[in-house]
Amino acid sequence: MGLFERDTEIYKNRDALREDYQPEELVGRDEEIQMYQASLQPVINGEQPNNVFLYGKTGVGKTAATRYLLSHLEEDASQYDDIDLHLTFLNCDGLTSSYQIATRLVNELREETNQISTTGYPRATVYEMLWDDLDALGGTNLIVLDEVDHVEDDSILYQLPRARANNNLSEAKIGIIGISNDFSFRDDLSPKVKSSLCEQEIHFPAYDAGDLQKILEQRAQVAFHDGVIDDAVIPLCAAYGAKDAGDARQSIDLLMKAGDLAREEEVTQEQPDEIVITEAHVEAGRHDLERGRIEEGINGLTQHGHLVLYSLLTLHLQDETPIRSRDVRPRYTNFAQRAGRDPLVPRRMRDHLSELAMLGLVSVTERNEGRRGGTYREYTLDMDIELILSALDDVLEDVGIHDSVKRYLSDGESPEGDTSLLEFQ
Ligand SMILES: Nc1ncnc2c1ncn2[C@@H]1O[C@H](COP(=O)(O)OP(=O)(O)OP(=O)(O)O)[C@@H](O)[C@H]1O
Repeated sequence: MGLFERDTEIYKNRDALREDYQPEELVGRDEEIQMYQASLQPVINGEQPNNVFLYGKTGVGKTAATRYLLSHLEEDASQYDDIDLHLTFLNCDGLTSSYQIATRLVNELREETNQISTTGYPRATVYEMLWDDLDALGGTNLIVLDEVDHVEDDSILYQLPRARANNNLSEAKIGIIGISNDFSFRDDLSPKVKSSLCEQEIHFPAYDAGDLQKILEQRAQVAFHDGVIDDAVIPLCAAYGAKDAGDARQSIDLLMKAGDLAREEEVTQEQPDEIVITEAHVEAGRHDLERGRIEEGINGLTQHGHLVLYSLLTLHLQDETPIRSRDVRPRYTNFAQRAGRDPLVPRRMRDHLSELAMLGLVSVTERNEGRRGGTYREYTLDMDIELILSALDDVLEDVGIHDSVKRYLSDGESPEGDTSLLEFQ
């Protein structure tokens, strides 16, 4: 028997759970697809396409809807001799300037043997090349700029949609599809960019548990053999997905993780019984994924980020949360000094709390100080304590183990109602 043997007991097609899989139908997105399709209809009519801007949180189907509609559009456009459609997909992750986007577009449009250097030209020259290349290609050009919020200057976002209006293009028709999961990006666009780039805006809301369940059922049918999934598994993955962020990617990942854990058990058994993916696999899978996500998030923070998180964690264990930033400060200052670092000014410390909130480690509540006061924010820990502690190894070593953590570890739970000022031992 070889070291590797093909196992086919659980998965029929595991790749159907991977990110790059394109489902044949998109579930629960009828309204958005309808609007999107209407915006692309001018292409088939041989008219100038609309510029479309899609926004919504991560994992809500923006890219999947785009791939789905554009592949249909490409197929349907090929039926018409007078339509010459060119599609260009560009993910802007890692491309922060208009210059970089423009050079990448030029190279996407050119043959391998005719590529330009990505540095060294004046920006206006690269734009000229882009207009010349587009006009030489002619026809209708749809350019998808996924994760467009990575672009830090407006220039290309203004120039591309207006290229015809500004007489930079005479032959080619052009339509831009911008995709973003950063709501502030859209709000912060200058009015002139907004009016050209966002001709048609389509918002993709987060999925609820019912939507996610349908998406998972559709995927599971392709990915798994019949009868290997316990009935409770898909509703549970969907419920977790809806609770987390309404993100289809996370729910699909969780289902795959549960499948993988079940498969590992199967592989280690000599005589596999009936193989079933159970709720226990989902729970274990969620724990594994969460651990990975937390470790990744925490590893990416600076030491001050770690100190702020550790401060909040100890305050949480003392039942002091939700807590204002100014009340976290004495603990943070103490920890920073113990770690031999100069504490940051209050504003910078607050920035770290906001970053922790963005990572989903901390949740924030806006509060009102009464009729004459302003609003203020309160922070609370929003993540499994043991997971955070295990990712904070280094800082625990620098600062020492706070008494509240010692108690937590020996009791296995937070001491409720204990507000005494605990000290290090
Ligand atoms: N309505 C749906 N039906 C079937 N699968 C879906 C649906 N929505 C999303 N998915 C799947 O969920 C995963 C994430 O979707 P997608 O990449 O489109 O999200 P997104 O909104 O573009 O997220 P991001 O902003 O992070 O790029 C993909 O595997 C996609 O196929």
